[in-house]
Amino acid sequence: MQGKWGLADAGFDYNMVAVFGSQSTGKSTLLNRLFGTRFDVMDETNRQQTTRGIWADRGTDAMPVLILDVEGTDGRERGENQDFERKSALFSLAVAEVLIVNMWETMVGLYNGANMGLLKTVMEVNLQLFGASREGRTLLYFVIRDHVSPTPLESLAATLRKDMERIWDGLNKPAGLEGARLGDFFDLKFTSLPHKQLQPEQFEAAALALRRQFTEKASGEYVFRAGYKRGVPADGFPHYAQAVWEKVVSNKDLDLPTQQELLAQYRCDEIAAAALGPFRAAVDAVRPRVREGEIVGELGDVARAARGQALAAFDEQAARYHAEVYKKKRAAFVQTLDGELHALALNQVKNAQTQAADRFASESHAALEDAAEKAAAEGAVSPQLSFSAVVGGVRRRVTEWFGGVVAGLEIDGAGWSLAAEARQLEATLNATTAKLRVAEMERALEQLRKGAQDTLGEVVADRLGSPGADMWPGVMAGFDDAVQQAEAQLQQRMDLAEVDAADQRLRLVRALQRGVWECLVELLREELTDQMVLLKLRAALEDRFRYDDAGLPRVWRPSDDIDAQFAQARTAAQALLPLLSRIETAASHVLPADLAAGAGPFFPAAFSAERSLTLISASRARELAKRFGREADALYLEAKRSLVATQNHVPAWVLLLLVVLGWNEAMTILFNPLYLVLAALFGGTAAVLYQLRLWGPVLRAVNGLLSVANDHVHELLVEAVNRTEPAAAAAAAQQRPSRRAARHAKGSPDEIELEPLGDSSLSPSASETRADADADRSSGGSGSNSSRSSSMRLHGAADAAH
Ligand SMILES: Nc1nc2c(ncn2[C@@H]2O[C@H](COP(=O)(O)OP(=O)(O)OP(=O)(O)O)[C@@H](O)[C@H]2O)c(=O)[nH]1
Repeated sequence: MQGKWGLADAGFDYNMVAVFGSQSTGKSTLLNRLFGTRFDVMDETNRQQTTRGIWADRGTDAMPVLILDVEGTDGRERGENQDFERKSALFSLAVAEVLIVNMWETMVGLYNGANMGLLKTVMEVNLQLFGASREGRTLLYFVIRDHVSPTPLESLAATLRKDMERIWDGLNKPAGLEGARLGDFFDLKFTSLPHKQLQPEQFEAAALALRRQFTEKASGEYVFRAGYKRGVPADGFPHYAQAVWEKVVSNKDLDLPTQQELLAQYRCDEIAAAALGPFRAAVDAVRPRVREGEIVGELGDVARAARGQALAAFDEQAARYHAEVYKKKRAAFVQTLDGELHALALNQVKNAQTQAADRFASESHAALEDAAEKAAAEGAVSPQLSFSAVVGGVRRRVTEWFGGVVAGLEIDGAGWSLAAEARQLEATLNATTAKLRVAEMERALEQLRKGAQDTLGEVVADRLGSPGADMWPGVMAGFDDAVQQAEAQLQQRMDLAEVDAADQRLRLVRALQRGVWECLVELLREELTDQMVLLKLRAALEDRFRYDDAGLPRVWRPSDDIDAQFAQARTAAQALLPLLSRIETAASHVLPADLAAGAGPFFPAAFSAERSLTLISASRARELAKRFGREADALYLEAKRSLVATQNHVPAWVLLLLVVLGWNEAMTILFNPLYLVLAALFGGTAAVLYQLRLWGPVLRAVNGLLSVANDHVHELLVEAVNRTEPAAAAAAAQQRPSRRAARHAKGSPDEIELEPLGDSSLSPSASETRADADADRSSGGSGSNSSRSSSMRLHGAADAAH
């Protein structure tokens, strides 16, 4: 730019022209005519490519134009390789303001001949690479050479314009440029030159006229318009050109294959498709089983055999074609095969994973249950085998089995591995182990809680059986013992289950403590139902009121102060109610000192001490006190009544009156030997019976005799009554026919005789009533009448039975 052409300081005041066209179509010749350049021109006697690559020169006569003479397309020397012509054309299109599209007149209307296919490719890639960032448009200047036919230029131009529009419409436009039109990126201009050899003068004149379009700015035909400028200053052009070239050569869309490559691609695809058939048939035979979740043992063998056969079939035929293409196609084929096999293997591995995880969970659970049962049978608190020994054994078995399944699916040379799935199983088993450990610890907690419940049950029953001042300290001592014992056992169980995390251990200990506490509260509440509380209060009252200090039952005497004794006993019993109403935890060493003030670490934050400690609410306590008061009053009244009963004896004056009034009768008995003997006999017998305490049996025997006699008399009376009844029944039967006759004569249903039902002796009467109903119907009686008479009959029968 600096040394040869002196354009480095031209700034934006320079232009770029490039040429595009088939080889040996006189491009260099034209450029030399237009710009005075000295590009090599083909020697007429040796028809071969003259321009290789891209050459650049500056126009003579101080023309600030840089011209690129580009190697012709469709050259014999390049053969099938169209790589360079695409890249050079794209480069020209990208950097030039004016691209001279050079072609023979005979090429107009041809597709390949006029390089339309190449133009299409180049325009498409140009649009993708530079379309969005394009600064200026490009003038496509079609120069039609050897225009010797009578076809006017306009007609040739119209054909070319149509072709260009069609090419543009068929382009794959990038996103955002779908609606772009040809005119947005290109201007089209057409000219033609006469035949250089046949019409040399006209040719030179036309060339000169064309030259003026590139040199005379004042001319209306001047081609370098401002809209075509790329906006690249002259000194920066080498960098710009280099950047564009790099972008062009790195673009894969231009790397189109040769015929050989195309053939190889086509055949390799065909061969691959043919080899894929038997492969798929073999694989499809086992696929449904795998999909259904079965672990197909022979899957690995089937996959390996099918893959090997498919590859051998492919290699045998495809290896004969273009080596590069074959290599690529083989890699793609292997990928297809392995992709399908991988999916199937993955499916099987997933199935195995699920089965392994399930087996691990169920077998571990069963093994842990067995260990716990064995320990329980042996009377041990915790199992002999540690958690990890039990679970680890199962895990080893399951992992080995899974490893076997995975190993069976490995295929040499396949580009995939199942290591990730093996790791996934590890993660699943770890999670299951953690769950089992939690379940194991929950089981341990439940077991220890139950143990504590048994211990506490005895303590509570014992201590609350005799409520008193030492009741709560006793209960708390029992609670402390239970907690400490359970805690020690829990530590042991945690060691066996390998619960190592300190916070987890602490959480379990807290859960146990809370469990034992809840157990205690539950037992206390069970022990303090309304009935139980009343029983305890009553027992306390009776202990003091009915029994003396020595524990002997009291017999109240008139001299005793029942009221004072009762008041004292009742007060003492009532004092138990507040004591029983609330748990006193002060004596406990395990619980926080002041539980009511705050739960401390022993209980969760949401723990309500007030609710947990209160066993009998204030309202319930009031109700119980009322009920107890009523029961106590009954006891008091009973005591009072017993005192009245002991005070009731026969007054002396009554005895005196008896002696005075009965004196004569007593003398009579004393002085009459018969009466005396009888009196002595009865008196003696009564005395003996009294002495022998036989009054009770004697009275029962007398009662028994009386009842037997009563039954017997009743039977006799019933028999007598039954004997008199048949005579009355016969008399009634005699009267019945005459009455029935009378009724028929009157035709009135109101006079029906009502007979008893439910006895075999009554059946004749029933048949008679049926006969009567028939008679009613035959005599023309209405249906309603007959039904009324039947219902009345039944009613009468019921009455009679009654
Ligand atoms: N018939 C005819 N022949 C021409 C014309 N212009 C040039 N030629 C001849 O065509 C031959 C090729 O000319 P070049 O200018 O070397 O063609 P080119 O397109 O630059 O060739 P490459 O650079 O090899 O692609 C030469 O022998 C020219 O004399 C023309 O307008 N008509």
